[in-house]
Formats: sequence, structure tokens, C-alpha cells
Amino acid sequence: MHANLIAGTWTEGVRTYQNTNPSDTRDVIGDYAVASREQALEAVSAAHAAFPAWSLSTPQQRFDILDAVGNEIIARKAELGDLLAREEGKTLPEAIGEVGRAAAIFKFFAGEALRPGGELIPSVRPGVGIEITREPLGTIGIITPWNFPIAIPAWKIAPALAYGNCVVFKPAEVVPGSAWALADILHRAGLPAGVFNLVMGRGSDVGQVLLEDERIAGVSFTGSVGTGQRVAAACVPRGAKVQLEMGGKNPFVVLDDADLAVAVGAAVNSGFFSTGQRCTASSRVIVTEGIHDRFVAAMVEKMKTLKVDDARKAGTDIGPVVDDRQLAQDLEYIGIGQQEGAKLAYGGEALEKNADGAPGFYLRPALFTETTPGMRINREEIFGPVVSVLRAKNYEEALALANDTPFGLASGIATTSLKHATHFKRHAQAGMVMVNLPTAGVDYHVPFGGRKGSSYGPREQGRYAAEFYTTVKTAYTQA
Ligand SMILES: NC(=O)C1=CN([C@@H]2O[C@H](COP(=O)(O)OP(=O)(O)OC[C@H]3O[C@@H](n4cnc5c(N)ncnc54)[C@H](O)[C@@H]3O)[C@@H](O)[C@H]2O)C=CC1
Ligand SMILES: O=Cc1ccc(S(=O)(=O)O)cc1
Repeated sequence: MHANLIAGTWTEGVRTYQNTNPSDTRDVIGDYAVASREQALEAVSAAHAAFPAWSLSTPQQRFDILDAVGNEIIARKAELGDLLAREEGKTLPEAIGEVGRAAAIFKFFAGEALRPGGELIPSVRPGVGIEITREPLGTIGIITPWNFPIAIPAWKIAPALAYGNCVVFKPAEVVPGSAWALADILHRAGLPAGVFNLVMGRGSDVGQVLLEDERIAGVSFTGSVGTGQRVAAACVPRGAKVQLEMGGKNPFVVLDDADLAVAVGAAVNSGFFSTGQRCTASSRVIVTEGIHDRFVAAMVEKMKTLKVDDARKAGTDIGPVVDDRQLAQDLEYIGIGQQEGAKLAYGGEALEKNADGAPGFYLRPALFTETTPGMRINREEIFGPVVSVLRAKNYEEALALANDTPFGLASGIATTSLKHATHFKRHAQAGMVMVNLPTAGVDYHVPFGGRKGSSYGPREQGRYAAEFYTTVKTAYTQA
């Protein structure tokens, strides 16, 4: 049994959750504790009690611990990647890449602990000096989704600790394995009891405690729009800081002058890799008239070569969908697209078994063509390997279609025109813009986040993370 970590002690829950493999539902990975609301409150108390000492810990102490965490994650990359692929269903190379990203994030923020910022500014009054410093917030509630089971926890936990905060971490229910392994590494790296706490369990009870408890100074959340709005509604009135990363309906524009191979490669990568389960995935591909038919034909040819199979099998391109609930959602949207009059140009069938006959949540990637902007498949986040193609007369119409969405996380374009690339970077209404690159595939040391309905609050990642995890103090001294 894998227990929760509360006040430095591994603590059994009130029941257990059986973690299973979406590539082969007969494969049980292990049993994981499910915490009660009372246990979540104990974790908050432990973090709150640990904060005064941890907030005064030296940069060297924080560096040593975070760097050691990064080193252990790298050393165990293959093993942790295998666990991640087994519980979430992304392919082994993708999973190992994600583990490498988590290690790099810990090492980046270890360095940040050694580089505390601050400013000395002369006052407008004679003889007065002003210091501007950053201080940690207190206890941070960290609530994460299932699609990046170690990278998203890493990119919230590492800055929280680096800047001197304590943490109560609630991972997504369906991927407790990577979260538990990370908690074990953090615990053994020498964090004082209570500085980091793991409470696995349901969003509606364990998660809800983190939203409501007055001792939680900030909540960093990634997940669905609905839950994100609930987080804001609970936290903002009580004055807690929030950082929300929610959905996307990311556009990828293909212009007549695009290099066809670059455009198809980027569209397939960002639409279907990781089974389309990335907030940065592009699910709307907007193609201008002159290249439309050639692009669609090349996409279909490429999709025919994609191997949908066990996530951990060599040669698999697309692993299973994470669970039965998400598969049902994907299939429902494929049905909606057909009812709305879109043409299913390729894929979209659920495959009950893989090539070896193992039962799993497999879905052949789907491509819709002849779609229109108002269709639900073009407006709502599906979060699966489902892409729709929209026709545009020219660049101007393509840009307008790209921006015609309530979301604004990532936006991409394939073009060889410097003029259009430059214009697109300036006018795409998104937090991240990619030129001749997939919309998914971000660096770990620069800001990540979106606009409109995709994100709320300060950016994550890189030095910009300090904006959420610290609060600014301005001190005046009369000499
Ligand atoms: N944009 C993104 O990165 C992601 C988007 N999604 C979208 O969300 C849909 C549903 O996926 P879920 O994992 O169920 O997302 P979700 O938003 O329900 O869950 C995300 C996290 O929030 C927690 N949570 C749920 N209710 C809560 C509450 N009342 N208080 C506090 N925490 C709570 C969950 O336990 C989980 O840890 C997906 O189909 C997809 O459309 C899911 C994962 C990531
Ligand atoms: O951890 C979150 C995360 C990691 C990677 C990506 S992307 O696939 O590189 O876009 C998105 C979110």
C-alpha cells in the first residue's frame, strides 16, 4: 500500500484506490491511500506549523534539497518513465521525456533558490532608503491533473519550495503512482517534517479542503475549466492567491506557402501525440484554400502509419486514452461532430484490444474535415486525439478563425512568409505562439500560460514563477 505523507509520516488513508494500466486493464499497478477531509486538514496544519522555520531556511538548504531531488529523478528516469507510461498511457519515450523535464525543473528551481531577487531604490525623500524584497506566501495548495503526472507537480512544487513556501499536494485520482514516487523522493531528500505533504484523494473532499481552509495562502491548479472556476470562486473571496491553468482549443494555421512536410509533422504531433491529451494540443487546424486538399491528403496518409498500441511497447506512436470516462467523452464528441455535419476523414473508432489482445482504452486518432467555426467540436475542449480542419480563404480569415475561441493558451502557424509569421506572433490572442513548430512542446525555463478562458493569475515556469509564489515587500528606512 502507498500511503499519504502527512507531517513527515507515511499515513494510511480511509480506503484505497486501485491504480490500473489503461494499456491493459487487467494490470494492477498498486493500491494507493485515499485521504479523508480530516487527514487533509491535518496536512494543512502540518504545513502551517512548518512554515515559519522553512521560510527562514537558507538558500543553500533549499538548493541542496531541490538539486538532490532533480538528481534522483534523473538517475531513475527509465524506471519512473515506465511507471508513468503504465499508469497514464503516454508512450514510453514521451513518459521518459516527461520525467527528464521534471528533473530539469527541480534543478532549475534549485538554482533559483540561490538567486533571490531584490532592489534598493532611493526614496524621493532625503535620507530614506527603500528595499524591495520578495517573501514566501505561506502554505500553498497544489492541485494537479492526470495528463502530466510528474511534470505538472514538479513545475508547481519546485518553485513553491524554492521560494520558501510549504506545500499540500493533491494529485489527480487516476495517476497516484508518479505523485507518490515524487513525494517519496522529496521526503528522502531531507525536507523538514510538514514542509511537503501528499494527500491523495477525491477533488470534492480533499481538494475542497485546500480551497476553503483559511491557512492556505494560495492555490495553484491545472485541470478543467469547471473545476478552475470553482477554485477561483472559493479562493478569491477569502483573499487567497490563485493560479489557474485550464483548457485550450488551440489553433494551428497552415498557409498556402507552408512547407507541407513541416505543416503535417507539426499538426500530427500537436494533435495526436500524448493521445491528444495535452492542454497545448492543437485541435483546430485552419488551412488556406491553395494547400487545403494536399494538406488533408497528407495528414490522412500520415495518420494511417500511426501505430496505436500498448504505451510501453517499442514502436507505439499513440498510447491509450487515460481511462474509460475520457474515452467516453472523446467518443461522444466524435458522434457530435458527425451529427453536426463534419466529415470524418479518418479514424475515430474505439479499439477494445491492442495488437496483443490486451483490453485497453484505445482510440484511433480522428480527423474531421469540412467543419465550420460554430460546431461544438471547434468550440469545446475534447482532450483526446480528435482534430478538425477548417478552411480559410486567406491569411486574414485564418487569423480571425484562430482567435475565434473562448480559449487562448497556444497558437501556431506554418508559413515560409516572414511577414505573416511576424504579424501572427503579434496578433495571435494566445499566451504562447509557435511558428513552424507544434503548439505542444514547450521549454521548462520560460513562462507558460495563456489568455482568455485558458489561464488566470500569474504565469508558471521560469523566473516568472516568483510572481505567484512570493509576495512583494517594500521597506523604508530613515538613515
Ligand atoms: N487543460 C488541462 O491541462 C487539462 C484539462 N482537463 C480537462 O478536464 C476534463 C476532466 O478531467 P479531470 O481530471 O476530471 O479534471 P478536473 O478539473 O476535474 O481535475 C483536475 C484536478 O482537480 C481536482 N478537483 C476536482 N474537483 C475539485 C474540487 N471541487 N476542489 C478541488 N479540487 C478538485 C481533481 O481531483 C484533480 O486533481 C478533461 O476531460 C479535460 O477536458 C483535464 C486535465 C488537464
Ligand atoms: O507539465 C506540463 C506540460 C508539459 C509539457 C507540455 S508540452 O507538451 O511541451 O506542450 C505542456 C504542459
